[in-house]
Amino acid sequence: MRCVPADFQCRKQSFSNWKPNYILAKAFSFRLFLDSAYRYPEHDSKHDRDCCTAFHRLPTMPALWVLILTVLVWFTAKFLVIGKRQRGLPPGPPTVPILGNLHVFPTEFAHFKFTEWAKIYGEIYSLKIGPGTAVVLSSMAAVKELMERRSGSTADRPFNHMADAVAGGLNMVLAPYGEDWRVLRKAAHTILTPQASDRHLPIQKAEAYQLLYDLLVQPEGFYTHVRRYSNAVIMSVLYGKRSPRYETKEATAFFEAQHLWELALEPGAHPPVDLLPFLNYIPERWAPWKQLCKETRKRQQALYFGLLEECEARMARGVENGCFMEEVIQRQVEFGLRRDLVGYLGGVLIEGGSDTTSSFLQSLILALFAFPAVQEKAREEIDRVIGDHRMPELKDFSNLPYVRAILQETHRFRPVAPLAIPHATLQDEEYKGHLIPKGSAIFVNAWGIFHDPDVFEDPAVFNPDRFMKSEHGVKPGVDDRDYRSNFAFGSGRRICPGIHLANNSLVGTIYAGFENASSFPARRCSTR
Ligand code: HEM
Repeated sequence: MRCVPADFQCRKQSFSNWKPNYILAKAFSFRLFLDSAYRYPEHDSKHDRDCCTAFHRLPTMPALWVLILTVLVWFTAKFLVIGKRQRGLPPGPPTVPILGNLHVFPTEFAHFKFTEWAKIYGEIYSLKIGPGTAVVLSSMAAVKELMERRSGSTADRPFNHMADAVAGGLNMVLAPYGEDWRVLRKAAHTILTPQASDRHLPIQKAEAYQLLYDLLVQPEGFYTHVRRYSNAVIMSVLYGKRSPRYETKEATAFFEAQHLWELALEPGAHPPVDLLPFLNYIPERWAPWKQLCKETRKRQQALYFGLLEECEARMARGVENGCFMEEVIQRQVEFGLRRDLVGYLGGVLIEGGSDTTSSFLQSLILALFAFPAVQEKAREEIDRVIGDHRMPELKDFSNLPYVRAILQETHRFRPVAPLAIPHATLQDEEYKGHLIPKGSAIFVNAWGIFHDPDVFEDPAVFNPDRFMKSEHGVKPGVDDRDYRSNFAFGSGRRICPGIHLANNSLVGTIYAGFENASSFPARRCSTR
């Protein structure tokens, strides 16, 4: 007899009196079928007989129907539970099976929707993203308790497939709370202390003067001038290499890589690989998101490691310039950094320091334009305290309370990161009777907190005077013990390590805004 799998013989025999339990038996004994078909090429009639006898020994039809139904019900129940809000979770918008709240999850300006939901569901609510859970905090009390007091268990970041495909966990901002993150963070802290940051003030001052000049000469280009400024500061501080123009080679390479990085991280712009991991098996030529990740990774690495190599070569020639990265390279062993981590540390600090500072300054300029009375009052204060015979210095800052209030109000009015960067929980947590399961993403709704009308008078108005009246700008009678002035820089163990450098940069340029905001053409300005 030709080699025909024994089960096939059985199937042929039973086709005439076909029974559904035969198919089920095949489904359950699929492995057996493969074994019998391929492990034993020669099948004799004895094997056929054995097989058929075994087949007839299977449970009778009613029992199998019960089994089928039970299995189907079990699978359906398991499947439909995906996306459902489990008992004990904080409340939230109604869910649909499988997706949870994914279908209503905002893909842009998420902070507006999150704040709308906060008005309905309160200071803590949950969103179901398929099987995963996200929790949104919209009060300082919740932030203080969960992000600060329990920072040890809320210091993780949610896994993001796209980020992982681009940076493989080496990007400190998005890295999980593990050993690589720890050594990166320690190195960043050591080199970004207030004293170390102050050493770089002359760079910030010189770049601020160029910014002033650029704004005077070409006010309509304020967007690129401000971006150049923040990039030039961070590049000089990190690598001792400034960006004199927006089109400088490294600045252009950074802005292009950053654009791709933003596209890669854009929520909802790519198939949900985190939710449906099998999408990962689609070959690259049919998966544009994979091509995007590859290109972003290539460009980031070319820039980060190119700059690192230049720095190393300069040090080898004995021509150090005192930049941050030289210190990192010298103390690499002490910090416990591998070379790939050194390269990524520099890159992440360019990312962290460039667009955050420039977004803040763009908001400041637009706010000064939209609220000219504020600008006038600030100019009056500067003229009174400094006069018109010299440029303002950082040391003047303590004598300029209204200018200081403007910085605080800009953080409140248009926070650079209105939802911060999501954290994730490392263990189950409980808050006011609500369960926050291990692995949940936690969004701090900074926008909602800063725009809460119960806390801030007319929150949609740019009014620095509120910070002249109370330390945190809150309405009279509001308990502000849970507030802190660096809240716009995040919270807990992941709080921004670049605060001091950032503050020096912002103070250095704030004067530029007063000098120039009145000359910007109105049509270019929007405060949204
Ligand atoms: C106006 C300026 C800036 C603002 C408003 C800002 C804001 C933030 C915020 C909200 C976070 C997330 C914190 C959290 O997860 O709770 C963050 C993280 C971070 N920032 Fe900044 N930042 C600024 C400037 C800078 C600068 C100048 C640098 C670098 C020199 C920097 C480097 C970083 C890094 C590396 C992280 C990730 C920290 C971690 O995950 O451990 N930032 N920043």
